[in-house]
Amino acid sequence: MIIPKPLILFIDAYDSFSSNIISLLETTLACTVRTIRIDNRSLSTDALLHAELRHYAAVVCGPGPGHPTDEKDVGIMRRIWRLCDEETIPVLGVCLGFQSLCLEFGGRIRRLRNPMHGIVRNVRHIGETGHGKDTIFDGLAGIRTTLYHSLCVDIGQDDKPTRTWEDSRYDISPTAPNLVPLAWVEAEEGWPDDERILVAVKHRSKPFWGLQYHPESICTDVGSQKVVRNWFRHAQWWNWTQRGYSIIRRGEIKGDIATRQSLLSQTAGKQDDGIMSHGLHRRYECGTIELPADFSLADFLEKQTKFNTQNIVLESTNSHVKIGAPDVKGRYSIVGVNIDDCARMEYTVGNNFLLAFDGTTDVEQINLAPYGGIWQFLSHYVEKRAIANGNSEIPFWGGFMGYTTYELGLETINVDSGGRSSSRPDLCFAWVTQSIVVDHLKNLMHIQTLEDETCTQSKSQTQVLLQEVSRILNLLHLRQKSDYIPLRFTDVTINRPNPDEYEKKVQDCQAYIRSGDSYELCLTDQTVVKVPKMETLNAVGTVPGDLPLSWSLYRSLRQRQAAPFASYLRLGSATFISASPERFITWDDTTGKCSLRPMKGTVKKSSSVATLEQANTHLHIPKEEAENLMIVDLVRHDLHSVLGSGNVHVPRLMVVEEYASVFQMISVVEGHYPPTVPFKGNTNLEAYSEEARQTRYTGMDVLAASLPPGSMTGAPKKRSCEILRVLEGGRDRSLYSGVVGYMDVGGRGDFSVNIRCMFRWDDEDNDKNEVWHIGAGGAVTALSTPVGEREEMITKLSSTLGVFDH
Ligand SMILES: C=C(O[C@@H]1C=C(C(=O)O)C=C[C@H]1O)C(=O)O
Ligand SMILES: NC(=O)CC[C@H](N)C(=O)O
Repeated sequence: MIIPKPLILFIDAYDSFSSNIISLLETTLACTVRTIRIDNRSLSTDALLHAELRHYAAVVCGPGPGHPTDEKDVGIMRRIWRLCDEETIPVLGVCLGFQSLCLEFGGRIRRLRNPMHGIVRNVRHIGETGHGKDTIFDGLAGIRTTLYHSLCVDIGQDDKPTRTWEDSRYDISPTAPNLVPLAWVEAEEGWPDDERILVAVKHRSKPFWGLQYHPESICTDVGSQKVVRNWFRHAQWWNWTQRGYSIIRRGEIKGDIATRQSLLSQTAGKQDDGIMSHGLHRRYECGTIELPADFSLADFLEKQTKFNTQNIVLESTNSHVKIGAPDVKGRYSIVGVNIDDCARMEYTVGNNFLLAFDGTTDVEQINLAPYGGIWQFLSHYVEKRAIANGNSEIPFWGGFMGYTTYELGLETINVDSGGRSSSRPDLCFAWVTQSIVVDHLKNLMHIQTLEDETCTQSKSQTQVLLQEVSRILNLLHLRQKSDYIPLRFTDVTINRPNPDEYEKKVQDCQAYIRSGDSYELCLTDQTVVKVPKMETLNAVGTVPGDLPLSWSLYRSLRQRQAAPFASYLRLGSATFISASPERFITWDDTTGKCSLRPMKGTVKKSSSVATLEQANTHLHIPKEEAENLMIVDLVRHDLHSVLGSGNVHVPRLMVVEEYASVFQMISVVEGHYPPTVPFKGNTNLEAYSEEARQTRYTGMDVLAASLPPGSMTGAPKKRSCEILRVLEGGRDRSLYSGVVGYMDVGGRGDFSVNIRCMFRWDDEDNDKNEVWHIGAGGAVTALSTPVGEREEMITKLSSTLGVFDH
């Protein structure tokens, strides 16, 4: 007989670390976790709550934004502490959950003198004394733990004089007679204030425990897992000896499975008609040409590409520069060819339909309801066109290329970006069937096409394209080389953020952080540049002939800022130019691996910070490390919520890298999922049974669950985005803070975070001007200074704005 694992109910207060705690529980304990949100209505009466809890061995009340005295922030948690004796169940409160427990039993909640977010500190606990036996700290040496809190529990610790503190710290306080203090954090050298922070308690008689620190953080000692194991042992012991009833092992429960349902499982059995069934391009062809040593992709594109139409260029402009990390030292550039003829999908937040342009003049409006949403539709579309027999040397064989905006991400986390006046697309992907991929390492150009299997034309598209490319390469070879001189403008209008107002907003962010509503906020602002249209342009530099102004701007930007994720996009009504150093996500379904690369911690190159060593000294300080750590933990959560417990790792933590004008600190977070296996003797990947599709995750699931990029939001993501929307005046960030990249027919994807970039919309031009937007910002924490943040924003802005403003 298989004995089912005990169930733990996790009460989720909309935090960005919840899934990390669930992973910690499921990997250290033999248990299964179900979750419920603090405001879940299905447990609205006591009878419903009791009936639900009867299935569980224990409850974990999680962390979250806000204040434990606020009903909205803790919801169901409070009802758990108040259960009558017969219904009582063992509980572990973490952070907000801990504060809620202490508040219920006599602790007072006050603000910390210095909020502690992403700060790693030593914990002194009762296990180190002779009284630790039979507590959750039994058998533990000192531990280092991560703190994420602005509020703390006051049980009168500050009233104790220093001379008695050492001996009395674990005594029960008369103000909270039911709480047994188990652990404390004290100030470390270098910290401004010596504060006694209570970080663990147990209820004197009820089976309730709490931890103020975050046992699941990547920077908390693994040794602290023992605390969780001890807790569950105590909890189970209590269940066996004191629980008023036997735990029910069968029947329906309201708690949700801790991972999201896969996108593909939701499209099972869908009728495929219209654009979904058109153009099943599956015949793959590839031709390769050796490139001359002095090959310039930009020069080539000026001859090869029809501009002023749709274009997609994802370029690695740092492949020949000495600096840059090997894993993003862009080896490949990818160009979509004849985008005008491609199918294109556009979706705007709030709509329940998608517009599909089929490459002619026809537009199909697709109802998304039967699919369940935009991402379900897109993953189904790719699945139907998946192939397994492309050239294995090439990362992209054909497929979707395009962008999503920041607001698309907001929609996925239920943050309202209401009150928008335009219906510009928030997601736009072209289905690219002809592509050029340049391998900068081997100096090769691959020409690829995906054609209809039914196509009978004698000369393949690949051959046509190969001939054209060879002709242009010859032409370029014969041509006299001349250096590209970036345009210098004489009459642009630049509307920059007001630095004083920006500083004020940094202070506002810090007020939200002090009140416990956020741990970190990535504040940004926008600069608007009006540039005369090409016809009236007054500029000096290489006159770009009949090429659009946007292309000249791109050339100028790429020359100034070598970057692994440069891009030039003209897609629908948007134009986008970027020199992004930040990869968001890359994945490969055939190996079942995805990797995210959050960047946090920025220092401008200067005479005092000129080398990597100096940058390391500058960035490895608590403020910068805390910023980075918080986003690493947030990204781990995003991944765990799709890929499940134990499937997320951090192979690189806080490594400083050099870029054109700044040094950046990055971390790498990896996720693992079952690889997609091609069927034997079949070049297609799609022949999965319906049953297998239920549990088939792809990189697109991870992408959809991780937007907007955590490095652009702060933590916890939802509350922080709500706050930022207000502080940023309800203005759309649009393409800035969104992502650009591809998802291909071979099951691979690669997206960069849209920073160090600029964009414009066709409908914003007037007769004379083009209107360009440039976003810039940085993460604000309790340790930030308003003037420091202002300088950081200006540094980042200038790296892009320099294109107009030499
Ligand atoms: C917000 C920007 O950058 C983000 C913020 C960073 C930081 O706070 O250090 C670093 C890289 C980006 O994730 C920007 O470039 O505008
Ligand atoms: N991480 C948390 O749960 C934080 C709890 C609370 N909002 C605080 O800031 O103290």
